[in-house]
Amino acid sequence: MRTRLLMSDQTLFRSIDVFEIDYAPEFFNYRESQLKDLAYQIRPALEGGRALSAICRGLPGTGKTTSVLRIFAELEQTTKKILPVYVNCQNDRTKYMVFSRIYAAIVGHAPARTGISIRSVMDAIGGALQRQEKSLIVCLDDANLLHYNNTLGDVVNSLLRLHQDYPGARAAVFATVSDMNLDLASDLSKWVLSPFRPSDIYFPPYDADEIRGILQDRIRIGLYPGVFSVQMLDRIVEQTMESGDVRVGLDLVKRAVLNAECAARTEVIEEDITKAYEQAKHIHLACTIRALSTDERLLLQRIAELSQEQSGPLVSGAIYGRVEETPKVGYTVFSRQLRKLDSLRLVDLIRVQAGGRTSEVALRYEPEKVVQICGKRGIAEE
Ligand SMILES: Nc1ncnc2c1ncn2[C@@H]1O[C@H](COP(=O)(O)OP(=O)(O)OP(=O)(O)O)[C@@H](O)[C@H]1O
Repeated sequence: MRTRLLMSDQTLFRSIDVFEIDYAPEFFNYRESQLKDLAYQIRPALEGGRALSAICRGLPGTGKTTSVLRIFAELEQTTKKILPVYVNCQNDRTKYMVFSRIYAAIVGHAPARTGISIRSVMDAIGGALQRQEKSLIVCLDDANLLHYNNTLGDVVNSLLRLHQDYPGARAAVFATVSDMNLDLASDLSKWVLSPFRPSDIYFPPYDADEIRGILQDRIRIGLYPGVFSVQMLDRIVEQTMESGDVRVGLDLVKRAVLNAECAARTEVIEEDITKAYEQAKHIHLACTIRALSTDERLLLQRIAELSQEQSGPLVSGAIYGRVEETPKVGYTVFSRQLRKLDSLRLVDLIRVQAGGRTSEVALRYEPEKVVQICGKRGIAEE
C-alpha cells in the first residue's frame, strides 16, 4: 500500500493564518504610547490642515508597521478627509515606484508601465488632492532602504512640496526606520528637512514578558487548547529574545506545531522546538543580511572570514586593517557600520576600554553559515 504523505484531517491549528507574517493581530498591546503619538501627528489633518510628519524608529519586529497600519485602517473607516497610503520600500525602491503606488491609491489603478513621466503621475496626484480636498499621509515603510539608494530626500521633498505646484494639496510622511544608526536629521539636506521636521517615535525592543504576552494571545486564537504548554512557551520566548524580533517567535511556534503534527502528537514537546529552531535560525539570519547595504554585507563577510582564520577574539582596529574593499571607507563610517551590525544582533561589540574606540567583535552566528549567506547565491537560496 502506498504511504500517503500529505494526508491528515487532524490538525492542531484552529487557524494557521494567525502565525502568518501578514496577519493583522486582533490584540495589539504594549504600543499604546506610540499609537497615541501617531494619532497626535494626524490631528491637524482631521481639522482640515496638514498632518505632521514622523519617523517611527526601532529594531526589526518591534511593531512599527503594525502600528501605522492600525492607525491607517481606523482612518479609512472613520474619515474621508484623509487619504492614507502605505508604501513598502522593500518592493518600491525608486521615486517612480513610490509615486505610482500613491497614484494607484488615488486613481484606483497603477499608471501605465511605459510612456508616462513622473511629472504626469505627480500632476494626477496633486490635481486629485486639490479636487477631493483630502490630506495625504504616506507611510514609507523601511524608508532606510530608499535612503541607501539616495532616493529618500527626493521623495520626501517632492511630497511635502506638492502644494507649491498644486495649491491646497497637503501631504505628510510617516517613515519607518529599522537602522538605529541612521541619523536622518544630519543625513538629509536642509532643503528637505525644512518642510519635513519629523517627530521621532521610538519603538523599544519588547522584553520577555511582552513577547510572552504577544505569543500567548496568538496561541490562544490559533491553536487548540493543550497544544502548547507554559514550559514550551518559555523555551520559545528565550529563543525569541536572542533576536528581539516577534516574527522569530511566531515562526518557531508554527514550525514546532507542524513538527508535532508530523509526529502525530497532540502536544508540542522540547524536541519539536529544537527541530524548529534548527530549521528557522538561518532564515532569520538570511533576512537580516538581505536588508544590509553592500558595504555592510562585505564587512560582515570579512568578520566571518577572520573568525574562521583566527581563534582569539577579533578587535575592531585589526578588522579595519584587514578590510580589503577599495576605496576603503574612513574609520568613522567603519565604526558606524559595526554599530549597525551590533544593533541588528549579528555581532556583539564589547568595549575593551571605557571611552576608547576599540571593541572586541564577536560574531553571533556560525562563521561558515554567514560566509555562505553573504555570498549572493547563499542569499538567494535561503
Ligand atoms: N504588540 C504586538 N502585538 C501583536 N503582534 C505584534 C506586536 N508587535 C509586533 N507584532 C507582530 O510582529 C510582526 C512584526 O511586526 P511589524 O512588522 O509591525 O514590525 P516592524 O517593527 O515594522 O518590523 P520591520 O522593521 O522589520 O519592518 C508582525 O507579524 C506583527 O503582527
